[in-house]
Amino acid sequence: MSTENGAREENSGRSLFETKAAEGGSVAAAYKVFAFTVLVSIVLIWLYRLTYIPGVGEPGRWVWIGMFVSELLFGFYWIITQSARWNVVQRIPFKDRLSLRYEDKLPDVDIFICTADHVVEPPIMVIDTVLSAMSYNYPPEKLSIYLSDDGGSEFTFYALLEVSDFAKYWLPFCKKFKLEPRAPAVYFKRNILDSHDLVLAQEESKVKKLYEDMASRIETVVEEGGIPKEIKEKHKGFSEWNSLIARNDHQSIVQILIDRRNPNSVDIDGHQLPTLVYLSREKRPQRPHHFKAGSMNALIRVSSKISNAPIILNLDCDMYSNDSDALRDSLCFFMDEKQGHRTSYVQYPQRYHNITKHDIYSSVARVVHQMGLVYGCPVEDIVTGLAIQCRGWRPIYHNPSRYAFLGIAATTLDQSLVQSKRWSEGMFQIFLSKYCPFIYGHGKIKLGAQMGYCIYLLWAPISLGTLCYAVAPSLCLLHGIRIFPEVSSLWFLPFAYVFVAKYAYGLAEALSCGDTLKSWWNSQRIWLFRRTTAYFLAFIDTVIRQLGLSQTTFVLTPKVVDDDVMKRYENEILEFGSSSIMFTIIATIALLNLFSFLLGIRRVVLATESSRAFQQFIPPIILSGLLIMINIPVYQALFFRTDKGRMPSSVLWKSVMIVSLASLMPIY
Ligand SMILES: O=c1ccn([C@@H]2O[C@H](COP(=O)(O)OP(=O)(O)O[C@H]3O[C@H](CO)[C@@H](O)[C@H](O)[C@H]3O)[C@@H](O)[C@H]2O)c(=O)[nH]1
Ligand SMILES: [Mn+2]
Repeated sequence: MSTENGAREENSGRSLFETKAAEGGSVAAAYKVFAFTVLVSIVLIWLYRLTYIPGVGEPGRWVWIGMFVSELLFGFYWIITQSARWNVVQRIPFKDRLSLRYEDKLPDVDIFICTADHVVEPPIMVIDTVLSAMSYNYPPEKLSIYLSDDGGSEFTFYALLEVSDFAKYWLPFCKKFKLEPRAPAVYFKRNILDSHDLVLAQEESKVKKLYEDMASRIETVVEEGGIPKEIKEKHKGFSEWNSLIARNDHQSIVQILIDRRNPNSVDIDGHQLPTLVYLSREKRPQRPHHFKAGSMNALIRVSSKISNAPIILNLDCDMYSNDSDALRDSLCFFMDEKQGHRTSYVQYPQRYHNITKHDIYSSVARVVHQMGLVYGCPVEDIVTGLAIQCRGWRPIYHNPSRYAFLGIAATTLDQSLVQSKRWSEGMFQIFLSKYCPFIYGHGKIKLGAQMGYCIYLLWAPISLGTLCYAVAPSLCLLHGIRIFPEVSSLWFLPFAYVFVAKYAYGLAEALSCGDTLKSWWNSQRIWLFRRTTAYFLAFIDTVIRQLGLSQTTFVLTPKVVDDDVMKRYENEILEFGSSSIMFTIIATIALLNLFSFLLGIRRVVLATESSRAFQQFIPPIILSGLLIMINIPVYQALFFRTDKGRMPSSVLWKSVMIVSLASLMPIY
């Protein structure tokens, strides 16, 4: 007793978390010098464009202006991105200090999990997340888990009912052996029985059997497309699903499956279980439901009547907890005596568990995951985060080395691009709305933070520059129009320097974060694809919406694909397979560059003029050459592959047509 008190005393003066600079002073200073040299080169490029602009009536004047605008966009965007590199800090929570000081005063925590469709988000995956949340290393009597089902599916409800039973075995098992991760499907897939520990092995095979039985019951029910009568009789909740219920038209359904106030809510060891609630908010066809943000707000209203915890954790249904101490880590940021009262939310980077070795769709790129509730935008999380921060509360970005949550990344190119489109569209909407960080945040948050938000919000418009760079130089090469300085000219230097510096730095940064060379290369390809398709179309759609011609939608990211597709994903083969406008754009750019590269080489080989004249073709040839290298998988998909994931021939014909038309058109 006295030693414990002593420890508490000694401990109480120390902070629950520490903030420190991510890199040493000299590294940071060296970066600033480097950034300055890049900035100077960018300005020189602008100067070149202004000095040598072709006169009125001269060929290529408009393309020149297009290139200039692109370089202005890139340049300003680069300046904005510096905000994320200037003062990088790292935060370290001390959960042992938290336990020492506050173990008996830990706050209640409500965990919100969102799901929206039992086909795209199968119940068996959803309950994995639910179980991982229920088994946090946290006093169960202080924990409530709410599942919001926007699909209003009785299958999801049934799966949750099964969870309320299985949890009685799963929770004590996890806690007894301190297992990680506590999502059963993931755990059983990963861990081969450990023969050293006989007790564990024995219990594991028992629990595993229970899990498999439950999983097969759920799968059977889903496959058969209906809940059998004898199951329906087990719980009064099923009576909510009468024949009149439709996905978009039903009353609100709230079912408390485990109630911590009930003394019988215990696991097989007699320990309390956390509260478990199913919610499907009311929906009516004529009323907008605001997607996930609407669902989160319904969760707040319902939970306030049941557990009303001061702390809320939000998870997507595919985002299981990978660290049972993550709640405690987060609490350090809220409960610290000096700074905790200013903390509004803690956000974790979005991580995925199904990433292939070289991350072919470059999924690891999205930065933050947080909770959010501002309506009218498919990226409710970002806009709400901004709104909270502008009210003076501080968000904490926490990126622990053991990932706190793992979700499912897109496994086909189409999925990945559709998701990118939703994000970039939503984010550009924010930029154009009253929430534009430069206006809304003006005087409320630091300029660096305003710029930091804009790194994401400007993805859509920046795509115009990339599209111009991927198309214009190759068209000019075809027509023999000069668009870059000759390689022997001094003006060529800033172009070369910015290009090399940017990519060398990007590569070094990727490698230092533990990426492979190949995953960096893959990410360059995906960035090209995203910018020329998803972000570009997002830009167009946002403009159309701004004119009042269409409405916001939310296309769910599918979490299941068939085995054939999965195999290609695991082998890191790009999945095309369907014809979509995005693939046509990708194929067109790839073919255009191939075509102009070959003609460009011919121009150089046949050059009889003075050496200076052909020099002007070298930069666009290099550019096309790089684009060809990055597009190698596209040519394979167009011409050589025979599997179902190849480019459909309709895409090939469409892009050949567009390339021919484009190369015949005069250049202004
Ligand atoms: O009408 C809806 C639509 C979606 N969701 C849920 O929202 C989550 C995210 O949807 P998903 O299709 O998985 O999109 P992602 O792009 O993977 O999600 C990221 O991007 C979203 C914003 O676009 C954020 O809301 C998410 O937290 C973030 O993980 C899922 O749990 C869905 O069930 C709903 O509850 N209701
Ligand atoms: Mn998701």
